[in-house]
Amino acid sequence: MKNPGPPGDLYLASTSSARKALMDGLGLPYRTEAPGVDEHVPAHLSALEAVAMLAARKARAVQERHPDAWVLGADQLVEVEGRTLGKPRDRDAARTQLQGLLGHTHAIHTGVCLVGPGGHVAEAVESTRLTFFPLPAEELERYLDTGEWEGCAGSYRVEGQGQALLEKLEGDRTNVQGLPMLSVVRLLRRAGFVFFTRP
Ligand SMILES: Nc1nc2c(ncn2[C@H]2C[C@H](O)[C@@H](COP(=O)(O)OP(=O)(O)OP(=O)(O)O)O2)c(=O)[nH]1
Repeated sequence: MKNPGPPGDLYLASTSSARKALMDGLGLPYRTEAPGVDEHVPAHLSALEAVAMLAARKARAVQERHPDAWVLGADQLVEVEGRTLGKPRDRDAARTQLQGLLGHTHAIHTGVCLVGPGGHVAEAVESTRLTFFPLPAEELERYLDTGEWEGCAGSYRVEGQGQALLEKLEGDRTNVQGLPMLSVVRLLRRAGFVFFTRP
């Protein structure tokens, strides 16, 4: 039987275990490859523009190595009171990030870009708003002890113990984990991908 869906392999241009876990849930055959791009963007860009630019940069970098393939790239930033946060470099940076989030509402913006053969380009940026409880310092230290801050923009895992930080969440929960799956499915379906082909 002809392999359903558009010709060409599907790549996730990411080193993120969270993104891989989300893509695994879709059941589509795909490969992962590190994008290996410079993640600096012009300082005047908004968070929404920055994640859109970086998602496209990551997707195109992998597509250059595999011109006949489909490539999905993603990038995420946290925005709180006009400041943007990426992944903390260490525990102290994670503490500082979380101190700015506790008792406040912030937005997680994730850009996704699907590129394919013949110049196909489709993009989306999704935002999820989260409100955290105000917590005492010793509880923050206990959360830092979980180590969930490592590798996460904003220093928390919404699907882990970090859900106990959450007073309110508005929008796509998977968007917080690293991929807005409602948008990802929409981009893939519009590109002709076929689902449920592997029991
Ligand atoms: N498991 C989990 N991961 C999260 C959560 N919030 C953020 N993250 C992760 C997903 C991404 O790996 C990372 C966002 O940083 P980036 O967009 O720069 O991606 P990263 O450099 O990790 O991977 P990539 O550029 O795709 O190779 O934070 C969460 O609530 N749960």
